[in-house]
Amino acid sequence: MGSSDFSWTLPDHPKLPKGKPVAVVVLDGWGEADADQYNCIHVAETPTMDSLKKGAPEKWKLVKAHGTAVGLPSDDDMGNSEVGHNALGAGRIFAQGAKLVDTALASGKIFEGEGFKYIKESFDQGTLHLIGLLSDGGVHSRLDQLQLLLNGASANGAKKIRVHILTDGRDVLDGTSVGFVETLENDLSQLRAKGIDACIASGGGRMYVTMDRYENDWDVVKRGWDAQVLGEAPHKFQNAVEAVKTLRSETKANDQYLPPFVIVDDSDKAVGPIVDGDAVVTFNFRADRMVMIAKALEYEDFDKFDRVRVPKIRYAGMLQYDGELKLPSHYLVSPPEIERTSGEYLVKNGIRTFACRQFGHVTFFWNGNRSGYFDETKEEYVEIPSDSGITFNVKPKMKALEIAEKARDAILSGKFDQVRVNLPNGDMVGHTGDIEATVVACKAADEAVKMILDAIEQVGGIYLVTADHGNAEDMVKRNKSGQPQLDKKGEIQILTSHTLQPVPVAIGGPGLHSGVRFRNDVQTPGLANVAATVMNLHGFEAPADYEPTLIEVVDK
Ligand SMILES: O=C(O)[C@@H](CO)OP(=O)(O)O
Ligand SMILES: [Mn+2]
Ligand SMILES: [Mn+2]
Repeated sequence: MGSSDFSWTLPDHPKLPKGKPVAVVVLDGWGEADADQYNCIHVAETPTMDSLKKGAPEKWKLVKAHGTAVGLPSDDDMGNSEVGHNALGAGRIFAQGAKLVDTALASGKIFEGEGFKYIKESFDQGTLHLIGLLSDGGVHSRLDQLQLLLNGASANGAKKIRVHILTDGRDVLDGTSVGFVETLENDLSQLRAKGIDACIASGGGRMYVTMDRYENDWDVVKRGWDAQVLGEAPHKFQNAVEAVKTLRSETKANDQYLPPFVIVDDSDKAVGPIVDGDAVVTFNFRADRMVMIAKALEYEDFDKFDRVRVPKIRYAGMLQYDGELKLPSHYLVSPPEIERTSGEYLVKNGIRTFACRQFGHVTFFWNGNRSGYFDETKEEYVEIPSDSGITFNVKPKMKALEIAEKARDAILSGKFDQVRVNLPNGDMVGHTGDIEATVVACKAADEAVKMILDAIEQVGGIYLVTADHGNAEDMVKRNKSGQPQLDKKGEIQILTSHTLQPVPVAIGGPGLHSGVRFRNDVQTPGLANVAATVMNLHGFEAPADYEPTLIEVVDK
């Protein structure tokens, strides 16, 4: 778009009025799937969401929330919070990190870029450390990308490589960590055969080591720092496959929560602490769970935990993880440039916005991976801290009620035009694989929606309820014909990950113009169509390059 024809001013919608408060509710991990015992949303009592569904097809419809509809490489890629909220907030489909990294690796351009040149300066004297999530989940990272990075780095002069693995079990089945470590070990032994000193140096489960987010629990990052940088951990092994197998059976931890370990040599010395002169790459492309480790690795002034020793390193992220903080300052692949998001437009057009978050999904992701406000005089972001130190199945209601109360109060205050929330229960509890707890979680989310819709009813407002991707609606791995797939022991395999299912969008409320209904002429509607829809509900037309609105106004 040329700068001359660009304007922040949104045209008035020809038919829809301004001034109605709009609640935008995003249910996390809430897809639509056939009803059976593994569909926790179906099993749970969810009268509010059930009643919205009765509004189909005019006020309730399904939209795509995975794959190419949200900028992922293929339609085999499940959706996730980052790409889902990016699309919801940006109103356009951007090629996402996963795809940008694929392209840069396929063309080899990644090895010619500034970020790689920067870390390459350490290859002569120092070790290259690669830290990230080891799986093929495709939400935060991908094994095949790590493999290409390993090969490319060694072809470009890296002589000593240490991989610090984080085991998954959240985007992939629990227990698959063993196989991924075996595959990586095999790759590394091939590098060793070529004379490159390459091995795994440390590890731990993603939810317990390193990959915390939104500054929820710095201890998680500290456990990673101790193992990766200092070479210290409560568990020591000479071999990573053995480490993962032993820790799984002896501590009963699953892949997500494996305790930290370091790999040691014959004299019990850690094989890969990070020291002065080394290079470090965090190879996850997804932002939220890399921001905290990036701060620890990059910031000179850092007071979140005692780093004990701060090595002078060259550090690059796979991507830049925070566009506002420009963090990290070096990166291998440029992130998608998600600009002119709906949040920024609406604020510039006078829409006073309240966002309540337990995680930064409806702020950071919504605004295109940008922390902070657009205009502090018109926006208020409230944070409800999450429970830390427990898995979410222990308290499946999480903070749904508190979030709903904050949203309700914001709606009733009359101070805001848009009140935006994310209700994480279906997703966060769904990831634990605990079916009973997930049913409780879905009920709690439904009750929270009711509280918000009741407030909208009171003030004569409008609501739009949707979700960012599926999870709780399907908790079992299925075969091609859709039946639960049994493992070798004849048992069902619990699905802890997101799904490929579509998600609902529902609109309503007393303030909704009586002629508004969902169009049926939008080709393959997806999450990116929601932003234009919300702009319409505020009485504006969306910018021309936004994905089309889902609604039309008929004369009644
Ligand atoms: O927890 C996370 O990091 C991902 C799964 O890897 O879930 P979501 O995309 O819902 O945040
Ligand atoms: Mn999510
Ligand atoms: Mn999730």
